[in-house]
Amino acid sequence: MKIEETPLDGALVITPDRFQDQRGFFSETYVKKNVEEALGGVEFVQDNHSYSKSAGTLRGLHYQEPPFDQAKLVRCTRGSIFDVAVDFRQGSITYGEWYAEELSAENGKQLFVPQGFLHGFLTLEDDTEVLYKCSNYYAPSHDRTIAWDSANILWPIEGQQPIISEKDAAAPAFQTVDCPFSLEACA
Ligand SMILES: Cc1cn([C@H]2C[C@H](O)[C@@H](COP(=O)(O)OP(=O)(O)O[C@H]3O[C@@H](C)C(=O)[C@@H](O)[C@H]3O)O2)c(=O)[nH]c1=O
Repeated sequence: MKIEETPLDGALVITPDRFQDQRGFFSETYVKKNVEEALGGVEFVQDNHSYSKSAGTLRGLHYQEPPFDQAKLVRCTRGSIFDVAVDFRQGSITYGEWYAEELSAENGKQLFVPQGFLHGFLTLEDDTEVLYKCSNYYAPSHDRTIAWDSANILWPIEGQQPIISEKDAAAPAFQTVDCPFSLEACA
């Protein structure tokens, strides 16, 4: 397993080993004792699975307000995505900056999105499935979205409009939202 830092403090790219043989491969996708130190002792309580029919589907940018804020460990098991984390921790030197990693069924990479970050992804292929672990339960009353095109992210969509949900289409711009996270509270 490889654990790599990103320019955003706490956000990590994890690449589990794959054991290939004539049948295919075997991979341990999450082993708590191997990653818990790197992930700051986070405890996951919910696993999510989403399927997107079409390439060019964009989900995000999402977060839950405290006390239901979530860290996420994201991977793609079919197709591929451009997966994005945005630092939304007031007081962080990388506040407002984003990092993207291509996650695919083929590369098996995972992106760890810490508490205090926004998360979103764009599907790069039809029939894409994404699985992710969350460190807090879904709390609809605290679920928030920020406009995908308001955080200077260079989405690889070449001027096309992505397919998004009604909720995401009505999202406020990054600059207009009061940040509920502080660096200290997320440490
Ligand atoms: C996120 C979530 C949604 N739902 C329901 C609410 C709604 O009826 C339906 C679809 O929800 P959404 O439109 O919010 O799904 P989606 O746009 O896929 O939301 C997800 O996007 C990615 C980027 C994330 O980071 C996730 O945390 C989550 O916010 O599923 C749950 O029951 N539990 C959950 O944990």
